[in-house]
Amino acid sequence: MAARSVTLGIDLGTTSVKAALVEAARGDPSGFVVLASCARPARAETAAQSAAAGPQGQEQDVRRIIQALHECLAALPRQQLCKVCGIGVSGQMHGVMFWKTGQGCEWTKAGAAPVFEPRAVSHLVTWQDGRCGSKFLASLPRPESHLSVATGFGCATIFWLLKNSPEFLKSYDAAGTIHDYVVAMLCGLTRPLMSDQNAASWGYFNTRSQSWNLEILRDAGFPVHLLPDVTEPGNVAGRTSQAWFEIPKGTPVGVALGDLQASVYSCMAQRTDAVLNISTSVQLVASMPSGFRPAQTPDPAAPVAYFPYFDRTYLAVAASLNGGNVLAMFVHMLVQWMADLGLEVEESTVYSRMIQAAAQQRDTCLTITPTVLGERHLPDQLASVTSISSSDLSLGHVTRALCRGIVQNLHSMLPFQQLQEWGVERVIGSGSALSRNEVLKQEVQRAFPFPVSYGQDVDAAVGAALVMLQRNLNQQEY
Ligand SMILES: Nc1ncnc2c1ncn2[C@@H]1O[C@H](COP(=O)(O)OP(=O)(O)O)[C@@H](O)[C@H]1O
Ligand SMILES: O=C(CO)[C@@H](O)[C@H](O)[C@H](O)[C@H](O)COP(=O)(O)O
Repeated sequence: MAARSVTLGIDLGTTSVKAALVEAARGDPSGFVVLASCARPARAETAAQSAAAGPQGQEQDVRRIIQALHECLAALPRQQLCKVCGIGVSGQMHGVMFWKTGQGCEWTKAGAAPVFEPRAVSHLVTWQDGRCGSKFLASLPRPESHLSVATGFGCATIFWLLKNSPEFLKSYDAAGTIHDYVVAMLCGLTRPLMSDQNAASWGYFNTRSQSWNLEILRDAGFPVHLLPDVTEPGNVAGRTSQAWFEIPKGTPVGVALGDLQASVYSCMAQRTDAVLNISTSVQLVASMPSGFRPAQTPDPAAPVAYFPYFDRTYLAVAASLNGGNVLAMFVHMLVQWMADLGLEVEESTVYSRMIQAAAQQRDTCLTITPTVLGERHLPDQLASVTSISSSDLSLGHVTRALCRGIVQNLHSMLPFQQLQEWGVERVIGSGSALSRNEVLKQEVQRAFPFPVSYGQDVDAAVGAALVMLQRNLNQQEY
């Protein structure tokens, strides 16, 4: 019986793909153990397919994401993979990709392992995409939803493609997030299925009625046939149509979750916990009481949004677009400057040296507002550096100021005292940009009026596995 209690969780993040094998453990206080986990960089950034997207376009090559996924699976212990009895998938929300029904992938072999390879697919247009400017967004119909629509949201991107690249859209008849695509390919679904968590992240979805704003969208000429069917998170989307690595054919696969909700699921033990996730982006999250319903009018100026969680409950979320990606940009800039100066240095070396330097530099007067990508509620506010004095120019000063700026920016979106008013007593830190950065941890601890503890390194993958373990297989005897 114990042989059937392992679930696989996958998280398709913006920077890396993670996978975790989780087993029920009645003896453990958490009720589960992580048997093995793995993360691989996706390195999937690529030029936009439509030239009209300009430099604001942010796209990823789906083939590289799937390659990283397969590298993760290949690194997991085979004797555990063959025990997997459920697969949970989560990933970067808001983004959209397209494929041709029946031609989205081809099953083949990588060595001895059965794998699927993307075929008739588009790039993934990610949540970081900035092609929908304020003027374009203002031209879109008003959604009948409590969530407003921002650039990088699936429906906004589809509207943009409809206007700027209608021929491109005609080449495909199915769409979803990258994680919806993976679920559809694993199960051989003819129509993609989406959880309300991801549907809400596309815009034009009403979480109360659990339906797309079909009338509004149709009236605006939107290709509504591209909208996936929607089901509750925690439901099974289908079963694997082929053996995948050592995972048997016929294994249940859950409908894909948002990485935000999957991270929270992995570590929020009590309603009085808040979760601070720092990966490519940053989210500060608190759970709302079970009867809570958000106001039905979208407010584009609000820095806190209410995202659907499980069982019709909501999470209050301050989702900043500027997190680990800002540190990554800084590292990339330094590496590029060094190259321009004729010196070669590895990015990983720069990360460890700058974190070390900032750890020695306990304080700084240098102030960095790190909003390089703007924020959804303030799209035109870019980054700035102030209080520059000649004594604060070292790598340590700049790195500390960057880390502090990321945390302060979040505080400006959701003042930490507000969390106290909601009854929060503890903050759980998650995400690898946080777990790998001692200085960011120090700045978090310094800014929050609560104790901060830390979850797993591959949180969303563990959360996705746990949802399958606890919500789907809980009827089973282990
Ligand atoms: N060697 C490193 N040391 C510390 N932080 C790193 C290192 N490499 C990457 N990072 C940080 O991790 C972030 C990506 O985290 P990750 O969890 O992989 O993101 P995602 O879940 O969005 O794919 C980067 O944006 C960067 O800030
Ligand atoms: O933007 C929001 C919510 O609005 C984020 O919470 C959401 O999780 C998105 O998926 C992220 O922006 C991408 O996640 P990650 O790759 O940074 O982990």
